[in-house]
Amino acid sequence: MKRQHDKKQNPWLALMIGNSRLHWAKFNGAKLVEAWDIEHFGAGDERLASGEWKKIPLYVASVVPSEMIFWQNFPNVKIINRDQIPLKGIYSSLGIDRALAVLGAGATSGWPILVIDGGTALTLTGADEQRQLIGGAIFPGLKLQIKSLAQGTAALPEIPLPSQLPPRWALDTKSAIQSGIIYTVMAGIVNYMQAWWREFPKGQIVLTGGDRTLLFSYLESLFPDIAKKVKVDPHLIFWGIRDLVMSH
Ligand SMILES: Nc1ncnc2c1ncn2[C@@H]1O[C@H](COP(=O)(O)OP(=O)(O)OP(=O)(O)O)[C@@H](O)[C@H]1O
Ligand SMILES: CC(C)(CO)[C@@H](O)C(=O)NCCC(=O)O
Ligand SMILES: [K+]
Repeated sequence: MKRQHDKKQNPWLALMIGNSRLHWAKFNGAKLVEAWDIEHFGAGDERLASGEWKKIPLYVASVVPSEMIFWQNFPNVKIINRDQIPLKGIYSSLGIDRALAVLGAGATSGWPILVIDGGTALTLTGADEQRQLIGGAIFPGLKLQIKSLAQGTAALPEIPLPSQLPPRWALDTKSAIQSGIIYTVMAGIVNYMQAWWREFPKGQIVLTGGDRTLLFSYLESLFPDIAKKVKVDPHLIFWGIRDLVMSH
């Protein structure tokens, strides 16, 4: 990527196309001035229609290949792909969101780093001090688990996620679904965290993604000592994009 802005304060935009939403950020140089999410649909953000925004460099990364086709033809767009990410051992189908989040987390919290991204899919992605990808895991996110139960059964409704940890032993359907999903997800995540710290005792762990706040509040209720050692940062992917943009 060629450096487009010699002046440190020049504005630029970042767009991460996720499976549920578009995640936008506006930067002035290294400073993030605004971040927002919008629902998916072709053209994206009406603000881009304004002449001023069309002149600003826009860095786009996507985990939805079909969405990329639209943005490729946009003026001033630079597509971010895997070969630009300075991590070792990346496999050819690794999600660009996972690679960027690990890069951004390492750049802001240090290495080794484990990112837990509570998005449409819940992913864990680790990298060591040499910025070598250790690997990770993918499973359905909280919302997707709820939806799949509702879609695959006759009697189960699509229920909301509680903001606080629900009781474990449920006596109604809604609470039973909440309990089942939340306690198994938290047990699974904590199991990965402990395995991570066994291998990397000084390794950092950062939570991100649309469900980060919920996941963190469940973690605080269930495992307060673990929660103290875990950070929450909504902008890891943007820090990863910033790392690429500013270092070129
Ligand atoms: N306003 C919202 N709209 C949609 N999902 C939301 C919203 N607020 C929180 N969420 C939660 O965010 C999760 C989706 O996360 P996110 O928006 O990071 O997904 P995404 O766009 O697919 O990104 P990623 O590709 O990182 O998974 C869902 O499980 C949902 O519970
Ligand atoms: C797992 C998701 C969907 C998470 O957004 C994305 O990172 C992706 O499409 N990844 C490709 C598969 C992989 O990372 O191994
Ligand atoms: K798919």
